[in-house]
Amino acid sequence: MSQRIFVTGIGTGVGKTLTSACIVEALQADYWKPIQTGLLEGTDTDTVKGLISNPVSVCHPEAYRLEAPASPHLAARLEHVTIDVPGVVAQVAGIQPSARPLVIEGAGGLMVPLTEQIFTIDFIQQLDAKVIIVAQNYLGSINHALLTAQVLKQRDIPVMGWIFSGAHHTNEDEVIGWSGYPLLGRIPHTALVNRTFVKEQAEKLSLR
Ligand SMILES: Nc1ncnc2c1ncn2[C@@H]1O[C@H](COP(=O)(O)OP(=O)(O)OP(=O)(O)O)[C@@H](O)[C@H]1O
Ligand SMILES: C[C@H](N)[C@H](N)CCCCCC(=O)O
Ligand SMILES: [Mg+2]
Repeated sequence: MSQRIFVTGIGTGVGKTLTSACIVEALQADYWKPIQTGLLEGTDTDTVKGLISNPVSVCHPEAYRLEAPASPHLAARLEHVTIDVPGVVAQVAGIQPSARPLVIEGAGGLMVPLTEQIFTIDFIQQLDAKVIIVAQNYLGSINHALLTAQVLKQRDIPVMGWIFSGAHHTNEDEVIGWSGYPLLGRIPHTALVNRTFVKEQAEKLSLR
């Protein structure tokens, strides 16, 4: 089985999609956002497609596309849909026949429910994926980052490390120190999110 990397965040809107594009570019990986909510905001898959330059990466279609800009279980409930998590897990084998790694992006953070019973963290375990955590610095982010790390440790889920998104801040050293997970890189704030930026940032990540 080629490598599966699940990109989670300490919350929503912390830069997982831009970071995923940089990881995809760095590893010449494929990309999959299995459950997309908030379709009117545009999809993460289209964003990643527009940001990568290498010709080999494949962005796979979502398993669920839900309109409400909400947690997947709530968006699904509004559309009278039940997300079939074992079905989504089974799909991954079908979409990963290549030798390229697969970067899988979640919606929001680890404790986001996918159904009334299943959280994102349960899904990660079923996928047998390694995790990269995207963090951003804001007042309260140490707590969100260390809660994220704690839950991953309790479940014994392999974690590759942290990628920090936005301007550098001393909070990062606290998060790295307390969690014990390594720093894989930083994606600085930019006025222009484009292919050139993603290519430049991809070269600076330490993912191997
Ligand atoms: N380094 C950056 N510089 C400038 N803008 C950024 C940067 N990182 C993220 N953004 C912007 O911040 C917003 C939120 O980021 P993003 O969509 O990557 O969050 P996310 O963690 O993927 O959220 P979701 O849980 O919805 O998937 C986007 O408009 C994105 O373009
Ligand atoms: C629509 C939005 N952009 C995200 N895709 C969904 C994030 C769900 C977060 C749920 C929560 O933690 O309250
Ligand atoms: Mg995203």
